[in-house]
Amino acid sequence: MLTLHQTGLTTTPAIAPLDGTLRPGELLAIVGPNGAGKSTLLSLLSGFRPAEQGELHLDGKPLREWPIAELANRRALVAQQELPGFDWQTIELVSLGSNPAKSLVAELLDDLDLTHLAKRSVLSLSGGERQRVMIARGACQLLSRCSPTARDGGLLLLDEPTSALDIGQQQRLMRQLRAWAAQHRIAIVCVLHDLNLANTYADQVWLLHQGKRIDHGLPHQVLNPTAIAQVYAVELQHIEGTPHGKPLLALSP
Ligand SMILES: Nc1ncnc2c1ncn2[C@@H]1O[C@H](COP(=O)(O)OP(=O)(O)OP(=O)(O)O)[C@@H](O)[C@H]1O
Repeated sequence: MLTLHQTGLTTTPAIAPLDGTLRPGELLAIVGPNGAGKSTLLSLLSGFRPAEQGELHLDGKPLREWPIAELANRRALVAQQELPGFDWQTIELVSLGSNPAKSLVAELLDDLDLTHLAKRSVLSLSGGERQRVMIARGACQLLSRCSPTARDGGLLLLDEPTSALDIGQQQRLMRQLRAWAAQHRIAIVCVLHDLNLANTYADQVWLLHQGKRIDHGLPHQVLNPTAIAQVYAVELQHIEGTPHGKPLLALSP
């Protein structure tokens, strides 16, 4: 469980203090325009930028008090457009640093439609394939390093995980994230530009603007067309009557 008590950053790029809770099994989407502070907030939640205001707890303990090795068992960050530093094979890169069971790696490759690329050099992969490899690696870090009980409470942070994926892979990934969250009780935070993905798959949404969280709550409440049109300076159409009951936001021509 991740808990924020007036947590913030005062030095540039700053994040205004915010409260919040993310429980095991939940998926939080962070949305907002370019430059709103989403990646900065993700580095705060991951501990790469220590909180300069308030408190940030992971599983009941301040994040900064977790020993590095234990923290690596409990939280993984997949940054935007991460590049592999070396010419690994896919299967090697997914396993790197976490010494996972072969069965777990096989499962993760299958989960992200990477099995056929297991022996390929990651430098030869397309952008979307490579993005799925980096996500599999982040999941492997969390799921391999501890017993199933210690997994409870793990935190997976993903910066724009769908940015290079086609719509089929976007759906597969978002469904897979929900499945990992439910099955392994991990909490997942995704920075998303696609508001319809946030609306469809997230349990809660935080809307950022100019380094401040200006709204948070259930997706359909936060992603209302009036607020979104204003914050993003965009003209929108709101499409009701979808089969899953969640309205879609579309750009006006
Ligand atoms: N080291 C830095 N020094 C000064 N300003 C910075 C620094 N790093 C980021 N910024 C600025 O802080 C703001 C927030 O950046 P951040 O990367 O968190 O935005 P974002 O919401 O993730 O944007 P995007 O959607 O474009 O990825 C931006 O205006 C950015 O230019």
